[in-house]
Amino acid sequence: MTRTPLDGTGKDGRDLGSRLRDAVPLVVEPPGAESRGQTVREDTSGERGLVRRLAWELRPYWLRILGLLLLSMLATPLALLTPVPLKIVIDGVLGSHPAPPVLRSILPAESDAVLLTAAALFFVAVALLTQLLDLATTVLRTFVGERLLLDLRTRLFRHVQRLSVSYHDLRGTTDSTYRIQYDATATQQIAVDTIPSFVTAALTLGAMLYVTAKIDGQLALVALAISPVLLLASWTYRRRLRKQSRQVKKLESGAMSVVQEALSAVRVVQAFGREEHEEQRFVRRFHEGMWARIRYTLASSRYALTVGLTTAAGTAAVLYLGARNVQSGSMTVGDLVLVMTYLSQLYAPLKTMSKKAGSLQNHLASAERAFALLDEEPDVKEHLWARLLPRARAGIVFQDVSFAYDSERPVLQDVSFRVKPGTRVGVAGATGAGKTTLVSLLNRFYDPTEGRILLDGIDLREYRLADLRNQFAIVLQEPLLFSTSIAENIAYARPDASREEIVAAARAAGAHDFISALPDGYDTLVGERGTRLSGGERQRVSLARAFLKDAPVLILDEPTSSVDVNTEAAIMEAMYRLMEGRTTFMIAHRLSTLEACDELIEINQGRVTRMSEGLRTGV
Ligand SMILES: Nc1ncnc2c1ncn2[C@@H]1O[C@H](COP(=O)(O)OP(=O)(O)OP(=O)(O)O)[C@@H](O)[C@H]1O
Repeated sequence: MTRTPLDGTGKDGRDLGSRLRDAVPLVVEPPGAESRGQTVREDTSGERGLVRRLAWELRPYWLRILGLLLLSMLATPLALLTPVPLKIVIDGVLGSHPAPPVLRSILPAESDAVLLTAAALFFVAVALLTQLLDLATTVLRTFVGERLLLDLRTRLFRHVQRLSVSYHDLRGTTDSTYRIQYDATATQQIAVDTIPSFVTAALTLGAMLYVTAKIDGQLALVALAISPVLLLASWTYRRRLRKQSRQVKKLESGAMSVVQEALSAVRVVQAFGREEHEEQRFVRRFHEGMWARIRYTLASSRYALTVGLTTAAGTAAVLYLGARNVQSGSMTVGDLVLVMTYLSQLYAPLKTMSKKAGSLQNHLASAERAFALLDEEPDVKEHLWARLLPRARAGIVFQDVSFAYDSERPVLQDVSFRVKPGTRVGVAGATGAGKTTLVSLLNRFYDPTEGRILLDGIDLREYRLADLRNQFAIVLQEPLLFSTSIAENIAYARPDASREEIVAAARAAGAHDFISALPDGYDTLVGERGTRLSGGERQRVSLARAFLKDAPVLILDEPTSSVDVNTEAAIMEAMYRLMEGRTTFMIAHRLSTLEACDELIEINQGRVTRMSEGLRTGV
């Protein structure tokens, strides 16, 4: 029987459909389009844009970051004081120069022994303060950093959970996992490590330069002469390091997906004896990642070498000139030691800044990836003015619905039918005909590319997404359970359900007997994805879940295809009970499985090829 267009799906219906499509932009991208979009977004965000975004993201924590900065800044005066005892000893005790006036004013006497003791105590005091400051900074940094990381990870996880199914179809789960687990840490690093280190280093640098210039202006100038070289080096390496680090992350997340895929399908791998093959795939992917990491490390080592050699040249020049000055009597040996110590402390912040500039590129590449995930928009959107839907009567109309996962190959074409509330509809058709796709449009896992679907006379896209999805209970071919107890799995749809309600649902699904026979009963842990239960047991638990949800629309996607005949009979019996009073879509390959249904629809290659009369007239 070929399909005839239904009443009300003519020109007007299509126009309305087009208008709606204009109002709600549908994003059904070709394969790879999203990843292309992703790459474009990551590439074109630009450094300034990225830094602005970072500042925006760090806004809520500014007070805590400021506290951290202030604490870190205290390191500067302490660093300045560190070499002073050395100068006192060399010039005042070993040499014959007088002690600094400040010291003289507070010391009881000016003997060598008193001066030496004062210098030693001074040294211990500075060291103690430095250690205490270190401790306080570490504690605050850890608290701020961990808080920030948890918040960002939570936002990423919340967002990724709400992204459309098509996003996950296309990118797989590992890439998102990598971004949440690893890339998110970059923002923490930048906020609590890079920024405070930069600011403290810059301040220390300024102070050291000032003090060195006070002792000998010429030496300060010589010391500073190397900064343009350092700036040039960090500018040159900046782009290269970010590009390479971006590539490392991409390859690493790709390699991780091999591990995840192989381990989640470990039964298949072992059954087919393909461990060797999977290992080779793993080695190949990680090999690429290894070379990318080596290239990145070599580039950052070359950069570190440039920084190291430049500062060494600066130190040598100052040492040479300083020694000449001591020989000519224009400065003391103590001053030279002080200048050389300051110089190493002056170059330390310069080195820190250069090193941080390198690792900043790595962090920025990660932050870029984390933000790109946050910016990803769900294909299936919800209107701001979306309607509430407490409980649907569950009359469903498909109006000229077409759908394609990618623009090249339509999966559903011009599907139109009407279902009265409470009707049991059997959906039949060969493998790959588009049956699962058809029901996936009902709870908006995807939106139609053309046409529209009405629930109680209103387009699905007008309802609040959560309300809409609340109207459906789904029992899949492969029941998916979580690694928790049976009771929690049944209560997944209604976490507030009482134990009595859970047991009642299990009884209705014919699951109570086998659950009670288990040593821990309803508290039995089912293992990852429910692997510790048999296929039939898992299916009954998922049926119990559907009973408990008590939704007005029921979707049964070949729920008995992987169980034996006896189990099938028992499950079917429970299923008939579940169908009572609900609009039901039951998918099966064979029409005979669908005998209990009121209406039948057959799909072939995405088109309706047979349909019972009731679906033409419908609601
Ligand atoms: N996520 C997806 N991305 C791209 N194409 C898909 C996706 N899911 C299904 N398809 C394609 O859409 C077509 C219809 O698939 P669908 O799962 O709806 O068929 P089905 O009738 O339910 O098949 P079966 O009876 O084997 O479960 C198939 O050709 C399939 O390759």
